[in-house]
Amino acid sequence: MQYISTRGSAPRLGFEDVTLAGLASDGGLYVPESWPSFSTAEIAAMRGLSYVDTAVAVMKPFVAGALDEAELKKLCEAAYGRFSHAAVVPLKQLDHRQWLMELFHGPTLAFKDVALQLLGLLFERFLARRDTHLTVIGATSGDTGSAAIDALAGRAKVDIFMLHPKGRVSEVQRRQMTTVLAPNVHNIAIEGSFDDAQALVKAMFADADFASRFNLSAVNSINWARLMAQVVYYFYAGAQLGAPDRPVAFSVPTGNFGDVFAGYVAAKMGLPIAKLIVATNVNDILHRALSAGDYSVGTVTPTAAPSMDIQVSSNFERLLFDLHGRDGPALSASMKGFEASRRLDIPQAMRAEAAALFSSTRVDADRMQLAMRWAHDKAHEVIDPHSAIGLAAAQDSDLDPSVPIVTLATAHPAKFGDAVERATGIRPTLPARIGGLFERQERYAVLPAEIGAIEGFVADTAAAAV
Ligand SMILES: Cc1ncc(COP(=O)(O)O)c(C=O)c1O
Ligand SMILES: N[C@@H](CCOP(=O)(O)O)C(=O)O
Repeated sequence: MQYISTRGSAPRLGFEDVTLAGLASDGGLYVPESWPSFSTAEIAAMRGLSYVDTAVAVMKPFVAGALDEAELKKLCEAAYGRFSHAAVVPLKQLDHRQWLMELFHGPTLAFKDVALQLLGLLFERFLARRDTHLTVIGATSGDTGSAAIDALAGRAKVDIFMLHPKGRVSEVQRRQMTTVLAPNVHNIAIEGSFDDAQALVKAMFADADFASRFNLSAVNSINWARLMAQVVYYFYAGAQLGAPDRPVAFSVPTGNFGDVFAGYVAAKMGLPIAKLIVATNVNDILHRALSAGDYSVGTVTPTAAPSMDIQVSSNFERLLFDLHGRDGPALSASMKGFEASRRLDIPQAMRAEAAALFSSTRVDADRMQLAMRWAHDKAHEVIDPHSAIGLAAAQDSDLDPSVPIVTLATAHPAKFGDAVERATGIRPTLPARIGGLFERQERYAVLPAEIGAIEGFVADTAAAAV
């Protein structure tokens, strides 16, 4: 399998190089040269498979040329062996048509573990073959950070620098990152928003001297391998609910458009998906873009679902690439215009094409709380604010009532204990494996959201390590 950049001018790469590169050298994102697809018989054969076997079946075409089936299976067994539920991502029925897929049984209690546990092992495997040191740079609104740190802490040949917006992640989220004291882990709280942090990461990649001097790589969903691993659970849920004979819809709490883009990939690969519901909080750029063509950046409003307090959604570029007929130079021009003016108008024809698969809903704080209460009172489930945004959008959808809707439950409720308690009166407890979080020492730097300050910190840290 070969991969191409959405901006058309970076070199075509195989899976191993794409994984280690993270972002393409022309500023674009890597995507497979063509979408692999499964026949209905192949999808039917996924019914009853374990999560690991589903993962191997779904990811095999993407890793071709870099890993054989036995190697892939070994990595999946190691990654998903660390999940605390035997089903890895269990599916729960809430009422006659609403389902919840719990993606938070990994080591750091959010869906990010599904991809990052595997990505950590992929880095290790690929670096073992090379005499190279990798500097991983990431931005987090709360969950990617701890999942990436858990996956990379203590690994040889890798340092990780993780930027989070100071004071805008929950205390549990911050402590999950900053109490990891492994010498290769470096947390930075920046004076700004997640969008500022993400822009700084991209600026470091765009600084060609810096990027090659430190051999930068990415753990955010700009890295293709992240999305590849997330495609698996759409097939896993779909097969359990009757695919390929019955279409299924998914409601996806959305910020950086990575998780829902993985659903788009599953649809491209042949999974019958009736609709992908893009559920946003009041930071609603994606809802405006999909419903009215208005992809313009507003100011970020802090909410009770802080991991989704995002305006610039990196992976939207991957969808725009397909909507531009995979014309890299045309998309590159559009994205440069967007970067300069902070707005992009999505033409009606592209919106109509997207609407065949995507719908979108903006969920405000009151509606989110109502969904949390409904889940607790009617379905006896305590859910987190992000998952509640997905559930609210699923409940408000006007889809054919015979279609089951799976809401992706993206985080454990205990990560957002205050918000859950406000809505339901219940204070969820952290699983024992996270215990002691509040007693442990924290270590992090606080820096302004300026490229010079961050690059200087990375360079000084690297020099001190020599
Ligand atoms: C708990 C949670 N839910 C939903 C999202 C949104 O996912 P995505 O950025 O893939 O759209 C995030 C952050 O990415 C998150 O941490
Ligand atoms: N919500 C995310 C934001 C970064 O998203 P990613 O999927 O691109 O890593 C977070 O928790 O950090």
